[in-house]
Parts: sequence; structure tokens; C-alpha cells
Amino acid sequence: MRTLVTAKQMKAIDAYTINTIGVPSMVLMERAAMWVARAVEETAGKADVIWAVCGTGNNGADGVAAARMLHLKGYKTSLFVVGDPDRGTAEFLAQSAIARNLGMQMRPWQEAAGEDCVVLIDAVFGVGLSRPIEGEYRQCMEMLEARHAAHTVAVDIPSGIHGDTGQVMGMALKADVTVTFGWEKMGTALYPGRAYAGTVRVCDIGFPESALDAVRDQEEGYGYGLTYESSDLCLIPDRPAYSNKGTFGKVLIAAGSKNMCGAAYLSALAAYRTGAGLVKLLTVEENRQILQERLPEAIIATYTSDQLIQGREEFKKMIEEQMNWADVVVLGPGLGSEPYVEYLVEDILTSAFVPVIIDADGLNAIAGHPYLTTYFTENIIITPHLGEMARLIGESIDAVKENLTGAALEYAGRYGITCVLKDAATVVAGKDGTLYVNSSGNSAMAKAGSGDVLTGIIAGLAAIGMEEEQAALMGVYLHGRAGEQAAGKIGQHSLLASDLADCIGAAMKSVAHE
Ligand SMILES: NC(=O)C1=CN([C@@H]2O[C@H](COP(=O)(O)OP(=O)(O)OC[C@H]3O[C@@H](n4cnc5c(N)ncnc54)[C@H](OP(=O)(O)O)[C@@H]3O)[C@@H](O)[C@H]2O)[C@@H](O)CC1
Ligand SMILES: [K+]
Repeated sequence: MRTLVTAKQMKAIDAYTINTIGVPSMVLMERAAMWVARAVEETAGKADVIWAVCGTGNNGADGVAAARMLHLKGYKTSLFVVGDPDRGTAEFLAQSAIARNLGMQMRPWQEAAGEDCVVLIDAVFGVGLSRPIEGEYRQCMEMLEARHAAHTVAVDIPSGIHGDTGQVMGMALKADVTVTFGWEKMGTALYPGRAYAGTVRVCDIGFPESALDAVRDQEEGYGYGLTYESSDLCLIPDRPAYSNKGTFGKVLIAAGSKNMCGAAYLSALAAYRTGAGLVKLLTVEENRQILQERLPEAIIATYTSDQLIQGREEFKKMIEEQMNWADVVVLGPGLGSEPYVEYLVEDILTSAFVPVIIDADGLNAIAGHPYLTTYFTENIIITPHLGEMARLIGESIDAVKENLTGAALEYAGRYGITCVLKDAATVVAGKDGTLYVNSSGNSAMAKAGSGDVLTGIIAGLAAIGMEEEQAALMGVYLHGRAGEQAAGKIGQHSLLASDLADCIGAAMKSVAHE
């Protein structure tokens, strides 16, 4: 498990380490610069021209210090400054003085025109970036972008990427390697920042763990983000030898509509593949035969849409019985948008006292009939993609995209539920402010049916004993790992959602015994 911090949190950790613990700012900076210089040395030869392009804040100061270290080792290093050097931070002024005392020239960035650059050290902005990039800064960064250095090392975060949201603040510089300090920044875990960062290296520059704790305690609701890595797969419960199908929980999947049964099938298949003991599909009568043929392991229960509208009381009773049977419920894949879906959602929400994972048309019914949110309990996990989230909160997709973590946290907090907001880097917000940013998966998973598989995985994990929020976090991670396995076998272009489901077992195995 790795911790992710926002820019604000990182600044507070810096300040605590310097002011309360007493580690001098310049000591931290020298270590930071050493890591940056090392990353450059891995690719630069002594004949290659290295540019360090530095702003006048502490990110720039890191860049000046790294350039000085490389200069002392005999590398051809040019130092360029953007912004008014006289208004630099104390550290920038100190690092500039050291560089000059060692005979280095610090020139305005405009003088770079016409000179060569093989390796670029991007030290224009770090976590201090607070507004869109304009004017001289933009001109400088455009010049750097056009330069196409063979290799770019970003200091702490690619300049132009917002440390909290990963958004491009007008423009940003793409890096091959981002050398970051202490903890990974939220902005390089989320897209598009993640795509700009290249390989992210988290380097220890001497922040104590206690700074993380102290900052968390100082401010209420100051939660850190987290992300899983392969060793966390061991959090998935073992399968005891002395067991039967009842040991592993019963999943009920309310899904599918007339002649639309693919989503129901994929969700059920994934729940079984994840380890559920029994999976029952609750769907329309028209789907019975095909689902039975495709997945004979599943129990099929059916209803007709007429039954639902005309015999509401009886239908409610049937739903109650199904809910009593289930240990976990999936509600929504492929349900369609017929008027009866509203009643189905209402009856399930009012009679389920187990975790309910709501997806797709289940969420659309809620967006169309907001009174349904009054039935939300802490057992609810919603799994919207950007469009579904936008409909739920009445915002544009762009607005959700700009602040993915904020949207998920706000919705989860408002209703006391778990919100899985699906994107290239899916985020999960828990009811108590837990924030998870997923690191697994690939673009091959952006295909029809992938979300249905995710619902089945989360349900399967809940069925084998994981608490619902944990099942949501792990489900997202495992889903991505299955995508990696499947792409490895089949290739990114050809991967289908059913391949994802078929690779869940291998993804779980790669885990436990890695
Ligand atoms: N000892 C330490 O503290 C350590 C710090 N470390 C390093 O320091 C970095 C953080 O440094 P930083 O706080 O000085 O901010 P930085 O990112 O350099 O930005 C400079 C200033 O730019 C300004 N600004 C913002 N947006 C702007 C815009 N669009 N256009 C123009 N100006 C804009 C804004 O000032 P403002 O104008 O808002 O007052 C901001 O303060 C961190 O990423 C890491 O690399 C490490 O060495 C470890 C030890
Ligand atoms: K930078």
C-alpha cells in the first residue's frame, strides 16, 4: 500500500519537518537534488548537453542544486532561469549563489534559443503551482516543448500539472522520469498528470513518517490517498480447506432486460471467478434460457415486466425473499430504461440489508428519480463512470473530470456510501473520507462489459468475506490486474470483457504467491 499526498499536504509536511522537527530546508533540498542528478546520470553522457530550466521557487532551487552537482562531476550543464530571480525564495537565492561561486552561469531562459539540449531537467514549477500558466512562463515552456529533448527528468512533478487533481494548468511538460520526494503526489497518480509523469520514482529525502501523522492530526478531515500494489493482494481472504459452497457467500445479480443479457452474464461470471459460492441471476423471463446455457453454474430467477407493474405488492414480496437469500447484491447491469426499473431499484433498496453494488442503469434510475437516494445506507457501493456520475450530481462530464477525487469524496460523504468513480485511474471514496486512486490496469480495459466485470469482482470479494469498502478498493485493483494479465495473453487491442473475467484467477494467484 502506498500513500499519496496532495500539494497542500506535501507543503504542510515540508513545513512540519523543517519548523517542528528542525531538519534544515537546505538539507532536504540537497538530498532531493542528489536524486535528480542521479536520474540524469543514468541517461546522460559526459558529452551531452544538460539543461536545467528553473523557476524561482523551491522547485527551481532543486533544479539549480542538481545542475551544480552534475557540473561538479564534469557534465556539460547549462542553467536557465524563468521568472524574476531577485524575487526567488531564500533557498533559490542560496542555491543560485552556490552555483555562481562554483563558476556556473545563470542565464535567462531566452538565451537558450539556438543552443542544444539532450537532457532537460524540468524545475519550473513543483507543488507550488497554483494557477494557469501564462505569459513568460508559458513562452518558456512552449520553447522547451518544441525542443524535444531526448530525455526529460521532472523535479517532483511535471511543471504545469496540478499536484492535487492531475489537471494540466494551461500547459505542461511531458517527462520520461519524475523524481518525487517523500511520497507520490496525487497529481501524478491521476490522469492526465500520470501520462505526463513517465516513470515516477519516489525518493527518500529524510521526511520522517511522524510528519505524515502530525499533519493528518493537525487538520480535521485531512485524509491521505492510498493506492495498492501487488503485495496488497494478500488482503484477499484465504479459502479455508474445510468449506462448502455456503462458506463463500451468495451473490444476487439483478441485471439484464429483454434480449439484453450480456451484462448480467459478465457480472455473474466475474463473481464466480472471484470466489463467490453461489450466484443467482434475477432477470426478465426472456433471458432465462440463454443465461442458463451460457452459465449453467448460475441459479436463474425471473420476473416479467408486466408482473412488476401490475402486481407490485407481490413483486415486492418476491424481492424481499431474494434479498433475504443474498449476502451481497449487484443492481443495474443491462437493466435498460423501461419505467419498471425505477420500481425494481426501489424494492431492492428498501429490502436489502446486505452490501448492494449499484451500477449502470441502476444509477441512471437513481439520477432520474432522486428520491431513491433516500434509501441509501452505508451498505451501498456505487460504481458510476464519468457520464453516470455527471448525471447523478447534475454536472457536466468535464466538471467531474476536473476534480475526480473531489466529486467522489463529496458524493460518498453526502450519502455515507462508497463511491467508485471509474476512469483511466479509477478513484474510490469511502464514507469516512478514505480516498483510493487505482494504479493497475491499462487502456485495453476501456471496452464494453468491463464495468459489468468490475461489479462481479466487488460482489465476489464481499461474498468471500471482505467488508464492503475494502471489497470496493480491492475489487478495483484486482480488476486492473486481471486486465494486465489478459492484455499480456491476448494483446491490448483484442481483449474482451470476458477475457478479463477469465483472468481474475491468474491475477489473484500472481498475488498471493508473488
Ligand atoms: N525545503 C522545502 O520546502 C523543500 C521543497 N522542495 C521542492 O520545493 C517545491 C515547492 O516549492 P515552492 O513551494 O517554492 O513552489 P514551486 O512549485 O517552486 O513554485 C514557485 C512559486 O510559483 C508561484 N506560482 C504558482 N503558480 C504560478 C503560475 N501559474 N505562474 C507563475 N507563478 C506561479 C507560486 O508563488 P505565488 O506567486 O503563488 O506566491 C509558487 O510558490 C517542491 O515541489 C519540491 O520540488 C524539495 O526540495 C524538498 C524540500
Ligand atoms: K517540475
